[in-house]
Amino acid sequence: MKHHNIILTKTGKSLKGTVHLTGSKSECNRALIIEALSHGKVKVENISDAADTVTLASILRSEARGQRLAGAAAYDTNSEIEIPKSEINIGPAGTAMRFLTAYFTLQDEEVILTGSERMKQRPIGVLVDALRQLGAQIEYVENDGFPPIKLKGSLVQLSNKVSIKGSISSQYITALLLIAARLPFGLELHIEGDLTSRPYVEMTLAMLQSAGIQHTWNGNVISITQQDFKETSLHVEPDWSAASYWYAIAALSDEAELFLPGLTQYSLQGDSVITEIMANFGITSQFKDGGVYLLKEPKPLGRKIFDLKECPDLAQTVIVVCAALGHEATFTGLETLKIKETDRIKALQNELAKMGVKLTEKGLVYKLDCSEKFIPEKMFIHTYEDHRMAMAFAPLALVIPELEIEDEKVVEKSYPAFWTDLEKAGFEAKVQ
Ligand SMILES: O=C(O)C1=C[C@@H](OP(=O)(O)O)[C@@H](O)[C@H](O)C1
Ligand SMILES: C=C(OP(=O)(O)O)C(=O)O
Repeated sequence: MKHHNIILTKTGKSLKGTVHLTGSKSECNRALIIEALSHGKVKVENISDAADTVTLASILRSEARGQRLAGAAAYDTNSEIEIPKSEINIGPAGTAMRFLTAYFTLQDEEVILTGSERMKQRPIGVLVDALRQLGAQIEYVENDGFPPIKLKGSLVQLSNKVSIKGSISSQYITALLLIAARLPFGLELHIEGDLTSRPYVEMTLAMLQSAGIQHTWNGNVISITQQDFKETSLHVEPDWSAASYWYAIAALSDEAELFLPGLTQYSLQGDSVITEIMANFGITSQFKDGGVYLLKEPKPLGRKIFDLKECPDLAQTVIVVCAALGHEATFTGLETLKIKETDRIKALQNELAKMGVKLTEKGLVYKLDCSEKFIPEKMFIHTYEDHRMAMAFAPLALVIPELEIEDEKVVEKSYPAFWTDLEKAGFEAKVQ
């Protein structure tokens, strides 16, 4: 398929306006699984138009209507390929892949879950092993430990105790917690070792609680007994990871006054920590009028050490801002970046090199070296089928006269209106 690129330019470095962000993909994807498991008792409000969420909703809601979607139809509506009715293709959606793996162990049918080529390289063995400990029957269709997988459904519970490694992805833990109350004997989840992306687990438990499901969390053990969901609505907040690109834009502008409606100070989303991170780059966040105002104030640059273990999706945003400002910061907590939509470490290294910036890796510590940094007249950004590569590098249009970003559609995964929102804020985004 031919890609169209975006040529992004911006004259002047002053920004003013209101940006209405779509709903959080993380909150929505949890809410949709909860809705499906509650048999409609729980409703989702402010559903996101992120492609990952649209895909998940179409799979779950067609399930609820008893209409199994043909696999590719769920992801690629133009596909004319004959696909067995029992194969579901979730494209590049990591959370959808992991959450559906757990979800289908409870359904009375056999399905094959597959995804994009990259999805077939993103590990799922830790979750499959945990589900097998519970009694699920799951087989690998191609490579052990990776999608596609065949789920035999109708789990007969053998045990309620499961041990799971916490350092690879918190999505495995969320997937198990989401189905826990529907297991006949509940779940006692023992998290082994370090827990990565902890706020996402807290988000899961908070949303389950809003849907009537109680839990206990003592030390490294989370327990949920068999329980019923209550009738309620889950309201989804706008996406804080999407907001991070506006913070980055404000940080690279001379003057900025932006309003992001719907965002709250005490968010379930760990990425709301962007307010604290960007305070180091002169951005003040003021919560009022039902949203957040971003104000740019001239201030010396702050902190030089960032641990991003709890907010891995902010890594590209923050690293690109530091590179653009020549702020030679040190980063930790980036271990999981290599297994996301692309190897985000390599992708960052390749693209930052085009402006003379190095991201060096020493053990678990990453350092930016800006000693040979320069600002090119033109720069082409490869996006590696990763939405966050496109959105994290886009703010560079404020410092680089002509920025070309590969594949305009890549942003659809989480933020389809990204380019039109940039245009509304005074950027020119030409499709090439
Ligand atoms: O649970 C979630 O909604 C997510 C958890 C995080 O993944 P990891 O736990 O794999 O870091 C994050 O990177 C991803 O975008 C969304
Ligand atoms: C890692 C991400 O998503 P997922 O794992 O759901 O594909 C992301 O949105 O940055």
